Amino acid sequence: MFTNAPSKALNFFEFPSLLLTMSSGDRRDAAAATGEVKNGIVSGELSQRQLQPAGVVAPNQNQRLRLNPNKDHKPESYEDLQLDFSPSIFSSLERYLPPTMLGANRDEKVKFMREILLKYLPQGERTRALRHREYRQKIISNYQPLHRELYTMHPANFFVAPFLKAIGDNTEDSFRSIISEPSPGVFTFEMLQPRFCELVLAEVESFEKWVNESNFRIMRPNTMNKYGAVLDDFGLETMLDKLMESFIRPLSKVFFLEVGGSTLDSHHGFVVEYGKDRDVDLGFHVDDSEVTLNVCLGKQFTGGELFFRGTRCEKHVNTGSQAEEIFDYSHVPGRAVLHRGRHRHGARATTSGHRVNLLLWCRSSVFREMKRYQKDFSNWCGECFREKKERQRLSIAATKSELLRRDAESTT
Ligand SMILES: O=C(O)CCC(=O)C(=O)O
Ligand SMILES: [Fe+2]
Repeated sequence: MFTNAPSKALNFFEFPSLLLTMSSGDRRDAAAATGEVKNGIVSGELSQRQLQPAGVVAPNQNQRLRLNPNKDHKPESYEDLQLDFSPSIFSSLERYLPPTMLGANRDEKVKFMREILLKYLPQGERTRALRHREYRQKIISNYQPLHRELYTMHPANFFVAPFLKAIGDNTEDSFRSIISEPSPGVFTFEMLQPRFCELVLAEVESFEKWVNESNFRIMRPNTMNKYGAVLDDFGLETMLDKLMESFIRPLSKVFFLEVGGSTLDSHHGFVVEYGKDRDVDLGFHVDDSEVTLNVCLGKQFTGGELFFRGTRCEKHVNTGSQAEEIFDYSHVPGRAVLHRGRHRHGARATTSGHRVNLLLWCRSSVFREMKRYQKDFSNWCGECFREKKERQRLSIAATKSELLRRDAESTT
């Protein structure tokens, strides 16, 4: 059993101390650590690190952040910049800037804040973060997008009408009216318009053509796919963040509350590709996510079914499956599957044609932090649940036999 992880986890940083000072909506990449990658397997646990206390001094500048935010200051938007931390972290941190910095131009503020943020990362990760930033910048400044309309969220152009209506109504009933749950914890629904799927396919093809022509070496989406591309790396991060916040988080709040569904705050967005000259199948694994959105974009193919085998915590990840946990799903273009990241799954061989799927691994830094202090995950791990039920059964049986024994004693 593998944990499928980003091939190089450069943009997701462990950042617990800052996490305590930020509003929940802003706890993004900073705290979504992905664990250590060893031979393609991720340890999954956030490691404890010594972090500097709040009030750090930025390198070469003797200016301290304010202890309390300036609530009257309206922060700038950093959404249009390709940064190694989420734009909203910059907007959030801006209120803590020393008064002399508040009037500085945006570039100066970004530089100041980046230096502070980078101080929270250990040296190895800092170097990797810088390299990833350079990598992204190289792509963004050289790759000319084919369909610019994909790079900002246009719900009416992206999604099918029933999906939009259900999200707009924002009730469990409205969600259930468009969603089916063919197996516990696996939700499927019509989501993307065919034209949107075509545009994304064309954009990915155009990006790959540019990669080949320019001999650019790209990072693959994760440790298990040799093909595919990270959408966040070539400019789609902001759009995908909106997708998570406005469309996936409302659903996850209802269906995956117990794994941080209401606090999803960072994502890893990519496409996987299967078929001739591409990946064939995908081994049994869990995702490095709390909630995974997997939507088929096309094209024409046979095979490629997803197989599910129940949700497990780290301790139980290799335990057997119960009959009711075994489920196969056949992809249909435009149709989404939503499941917990810890729901064990894999993809069967795509036997003909070309299959491309869009994946959005959604993470909750709050959930990851809380998980460190818990041992019993019976509210979402099938095996913890089974063990708990068994303990209860044994305890009831023991109580019953004790009562019977006392009863027998009193009647003799
Ligand atoms: O090929 C698929 O549909 C599954 C992809 C997947 O599970 C993943 O990338 O984590
Ligand atoms: Fe997966």
